[in-house]
Amino acid sequence: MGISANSEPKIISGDFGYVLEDVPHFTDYIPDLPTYPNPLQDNPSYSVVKQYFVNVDDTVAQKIVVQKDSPRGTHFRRAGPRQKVYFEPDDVHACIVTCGGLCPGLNTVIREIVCGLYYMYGVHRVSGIEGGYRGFYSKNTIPLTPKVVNDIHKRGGTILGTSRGGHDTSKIVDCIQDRGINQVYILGGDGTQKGASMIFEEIRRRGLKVAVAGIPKTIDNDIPVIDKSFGFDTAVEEAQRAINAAHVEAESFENCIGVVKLMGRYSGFIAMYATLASRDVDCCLIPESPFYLEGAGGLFEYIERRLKENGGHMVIVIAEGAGQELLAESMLTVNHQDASGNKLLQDSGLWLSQKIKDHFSKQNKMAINLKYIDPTYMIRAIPSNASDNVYCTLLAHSVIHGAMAGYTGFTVGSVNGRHAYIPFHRVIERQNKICITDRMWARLLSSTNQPSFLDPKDVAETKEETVAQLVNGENHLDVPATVRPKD
Ligand SMILES: Nc1ncnc2c1ncn2[C@@H]1O[C@H](COP(=O)(O)OP(=O)(O)OP(=O)(O)O)[C@@H](O)[C@H]1O
Ligand SMILES: O=P(O)(O)OC[C@H]1O[C@](O)(CO)[C@@H](O)[C@@H]1O
Ligand SMILES: [Mg+2]
Repeated sequence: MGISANSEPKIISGDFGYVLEDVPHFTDYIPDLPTYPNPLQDNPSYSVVKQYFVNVDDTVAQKIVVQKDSPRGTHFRRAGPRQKVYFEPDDVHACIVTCGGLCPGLNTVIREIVCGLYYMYGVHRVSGIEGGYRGFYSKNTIPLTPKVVNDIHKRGGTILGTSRGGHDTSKIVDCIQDRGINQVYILGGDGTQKGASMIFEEIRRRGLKVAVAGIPKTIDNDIPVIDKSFGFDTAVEEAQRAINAAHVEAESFENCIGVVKLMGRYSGFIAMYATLASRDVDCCLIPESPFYLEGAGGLFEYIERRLKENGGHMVIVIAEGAGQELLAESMLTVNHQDASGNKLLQDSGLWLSQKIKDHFSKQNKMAINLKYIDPTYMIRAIPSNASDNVYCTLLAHSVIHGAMAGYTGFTVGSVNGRHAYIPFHRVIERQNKICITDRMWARLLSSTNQPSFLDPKDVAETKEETVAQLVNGENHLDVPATVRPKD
């Protein structure tokens, strides 16, 4: 029997509207594979655990707010150790690669995959792929042992290096095959997970017993389905420092505006959470919420009022993707892309600062001071904080258990607090975005007192879209990739 070009989603239905969006398994395309007892059951550290292994039928619900008559809805396979594994420890040759931008916690995940494989499963061959996807075919691998990775979680960045672009599926799979690699752990954002999905499909097409597993990494928190991405909390915490500096500066000068630019290409999560956490922010601008500068209800009117009411100081947080349509109108924009094909955005923070200065200097309207802080790279180049470190450890353990159990073509993530295996297509088809008709954005508006910049008609339309999504069983407002701002 031939193997079809692309795997079909594995959807299993049960009673009362139960749906399992399952992940691929070796047994889907390789018959008669031997299994082995999980070595974890002989591990003294885990002997205290009451239930060693998760039940193979355990699944995690995507939607947990339900009513009496609601259908049971979408579920994902629960992560965790299985009684039977599909690899003998000595046969495993695992590799780890990091792709895309930096994110706090990358080194922790690398460390915990290496140590988890060593200490839980007795796997001693783990190779690091240097410099992202292109490292598969253009560089030598580095051997990773618990000794090599012992202290790396205390450092920011990734000891393996990373890159954008350079994804060549067949060259990558040739390299995996030539080196005898049979577990591939891929850390990266939406682009990386798309690349991982293509690697999985090619491996499956070639009929190889190679597990391909993704660990979602994105400082923008734009990967759907999962509760949040690792490093996000650390980034928000670090963003506080910049906001605090802007506040101190603004308070110390007359009519002073502190402007802080934070990351967030299409999703303003860092800006929103940093604003909510800080309480010193008077206005937060994100890509999901269009705004305007001039006229009644516009940003300039608000700034003027706020400076007058607030003792002559204010702080504005702007996400890098906010107001890009305004920038396009007022600047000559050239459609530049990075090596991965992501649109290179104009500097929204610099643009906004200049616009504010120009406005207030016009006809000597009001003398203002403006202090612009751009901490974008500082917040993602640091080591992860305590809670992210624990999260990274759990993600690393979950992904190892899945690969050892023969699952492949999946991304690991926490869904409503429980770790689950999510098929690649579910994390690459949409982007997670802030829903501006959601209670969280309303909380932000009420904490900053900024205008919503919204026409009541737009609010009604967005509400209708949100209701439609919630009826379809989505917890977050995930915006389909097809309606993203055009790349
Ligand atoms: N559609 C795609 N198909 C195959 N590979 C892709 C695709 N999009 C991106 N990649 C590859 O994935 C890697 C990372 O992609 P990208 O630079 O977009 O970062 P990312 O993973 O989205 O992370 P982040 O945006 O959080 O920094 C690159 O090597 C790129 O070539
Ligand atoms: O300058 P670089 O390394 O391409 O990264 C910038 C991009 O990376 C991200 O942080 C995503 O990782 C975006 O928010 C940002 O636009
Ligand atoms: Mg991306």
